[in-house]
Amino acid sequence: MTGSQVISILGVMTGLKTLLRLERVLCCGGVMSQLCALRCEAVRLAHWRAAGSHCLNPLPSTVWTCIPPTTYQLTRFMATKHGKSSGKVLKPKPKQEKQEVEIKQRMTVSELAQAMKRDIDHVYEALLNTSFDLDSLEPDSVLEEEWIKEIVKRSGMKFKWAKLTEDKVRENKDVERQPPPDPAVLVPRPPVVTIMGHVDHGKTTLLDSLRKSQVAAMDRLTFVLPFAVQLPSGERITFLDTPGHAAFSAMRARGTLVTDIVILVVAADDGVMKQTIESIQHAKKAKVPIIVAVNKCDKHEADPSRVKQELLGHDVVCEEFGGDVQAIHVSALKGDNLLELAEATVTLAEVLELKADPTGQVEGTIIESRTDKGKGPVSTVIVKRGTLRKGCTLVAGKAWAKVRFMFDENNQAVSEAGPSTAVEIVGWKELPSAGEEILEVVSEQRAREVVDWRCYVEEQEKLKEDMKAIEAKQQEHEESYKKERESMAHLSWKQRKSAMYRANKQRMAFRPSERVESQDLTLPVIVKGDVDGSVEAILNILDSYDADEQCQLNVVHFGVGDITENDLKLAETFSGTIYGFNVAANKSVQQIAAKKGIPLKLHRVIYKLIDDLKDELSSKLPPTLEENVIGEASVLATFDVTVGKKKVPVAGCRVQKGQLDRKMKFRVIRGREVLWEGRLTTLKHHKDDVQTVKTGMECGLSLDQDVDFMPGDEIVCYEEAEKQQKISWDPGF
Ligand SMILES: Nc1nc2c(ncn2[C@@H]2O[C@H](COP(=O)(O)OP(=O)(O)OP(=O)(O)O)[C@@H](O)[C@H]2O)c(=O)[nH]1
Repeated sequence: MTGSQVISILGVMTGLKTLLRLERVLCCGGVMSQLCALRCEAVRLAHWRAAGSHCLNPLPSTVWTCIPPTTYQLTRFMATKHGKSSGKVLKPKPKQEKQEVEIKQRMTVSELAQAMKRDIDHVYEALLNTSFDLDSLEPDSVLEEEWIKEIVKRSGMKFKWAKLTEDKVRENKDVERQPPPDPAVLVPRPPVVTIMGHVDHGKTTLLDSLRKSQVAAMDRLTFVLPFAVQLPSGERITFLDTPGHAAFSAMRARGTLVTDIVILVVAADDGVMKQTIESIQHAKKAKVPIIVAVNKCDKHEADPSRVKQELLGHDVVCEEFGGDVQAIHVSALKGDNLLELAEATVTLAEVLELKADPTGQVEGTIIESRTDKGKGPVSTVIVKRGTLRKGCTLVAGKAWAKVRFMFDENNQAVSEAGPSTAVEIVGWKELPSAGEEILEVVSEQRAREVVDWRCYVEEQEKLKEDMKAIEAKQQEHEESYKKERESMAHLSWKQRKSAMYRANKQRMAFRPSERVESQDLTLPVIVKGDVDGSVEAILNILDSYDADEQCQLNVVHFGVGDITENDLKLAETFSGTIYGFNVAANKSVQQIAAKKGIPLKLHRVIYKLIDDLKDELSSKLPPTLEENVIGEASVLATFDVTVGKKKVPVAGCRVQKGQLDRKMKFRVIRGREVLWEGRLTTLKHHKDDVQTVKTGMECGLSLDQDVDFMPGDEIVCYEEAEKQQKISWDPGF
């Protein structure tokens, strides 16, 4: 048997890809020409198959089980070549419904073959005569959507998308809020009050005076810590402390969700400001009534009437203007009138008839959560319904807890917390997010079930979003692919392939340089904060970043807790910087960071962290060239001097301003046109070569390029200095 016979039989038996491989191995002389013939044959065969045959399984002896008349000639050609004939009468096959193939994203070659009920070679063959690089194709290679569709089409089949079957199968295991309680079981509950207002209007001082503690002196931007105040009459008020900084507006918005009453602090010496208005809007949106605390009334320049007048413009109508908003004049600093403020709050609470059911399953809200070194994940919660006790099983978002300990605002362990009470809970398996709703469940197993379900739902949502994004991307891709193919329609497949190769090569060559450039102008950052709220606040600020055209800011990771080695790994991978707010980095982390040169920046004040980030962004920018004019001269006369055989034009000038310095750069200007820029070759005063010529002096100069000077031309001498650019991003503080 000759080599070509062996190959031809193998080619038909083992499939085209094997043939292509053999072809490479036996790529010599006579065998090659026979191989070419055989390849043509296989290609024609593949063409025929692609044209719509439904019986693609050749028998080893090249006898075909059923052959449509359109391929009759081909069959004859093959039969003659191998000296055999099937001897069967060929009948036209009735037209059949196209076979349907269920496809999905990212199918592999063997998966597609299986879905088509064909062997793998069929996929290879269908890709013949396309721009697809067959050499790199393996059975487990993932095919792009466009190719999956092309293969199905070329096989004379039609596709339909496979469904995500899991959707219907899983049963909803979520936990629901209980129905509204029976009014008969309701008992009065203390009001939950949020203090809001513009920066520096005295919120913290007011809270501290109410709490009679001295925490005001500390930077308390970190987390919301509710506390209860008891009036001499016995009534209680739960206060939520929400920092007034703009960065915390999201947290404030959340604060209003659990709030019954907002105390709006307005400094009597400053009046209604931006965040006063924002606070009013939050309260109105949440339909929470307001009490105005006109603060700093002890100050000379205090003008409480002006404050109330200004509030009118924002639909806050105080009682003296006929409205129902109580305004109490206080001095948070001196503690004046605070009892009146508390009493006004209790009065309003009575009007609101605040009641809750202290029995039944617990419902509440996470106000803040953080990781405590000793206690692990800890959250501050406000109970809205039921009575929280040690041992309760709670679910909040995708986190669950078996309550191990509870602490009040003085860090004292408590055993139960009823409606409107704020407590710190220890016992979470994961850190819940601030703002999440807490619901009690009957058992740990039920909690796990709920969390599992919620994770599943989130995954599904994400999957849907991903699919949408993938589809959009694919459509875009398909369109450009179509265009590419249209522009190559007149070319042979070889020409087409080499054109595509050239295009790819160009693209590949372009990428590294692009990458280098974008690497320089991207700042990857990792943000860590002590609590959920501070990380959110920082991310909210970063959301306002709008200087991408100067340098891209890329948050590669964020989270709650101290800096870990994992953060370092991420920073190292992305060449990024770690920013920590109110978190620590232990010695080993610091040492690794220092050793690997990973920037690790820890701050305790948010605006300082942002300033630091701005500086780092600015440092990434290339310096700009700034021009300083050193002197100006005007051309009075022109003449040529002979240097060797060459005539060199010379300008006779007078220095009008500053001085001309030979070392510096020069420019010749005529009218508004710049004729030349460059260096001088000579600068002479009378007959002497000089370095500088000062104002009022005359000189002769020639340039490094011939310019036809004219009297009246201006000569400008300047120096270029590099100037560090500043990032244009302004986060507003
Ligand atoms: N004279 C006077 N000063 C006050 C009064 N209340 C607060 N201050 C001062 O105003 C400044 C700001 O007070 P804070 O309580 O920190 O104001 P804040 O609204 O909590 O500020 P942020 O937390 O930054 O939003 C401090 O210097 C206080 O001492 C007051 O009733 N009278």
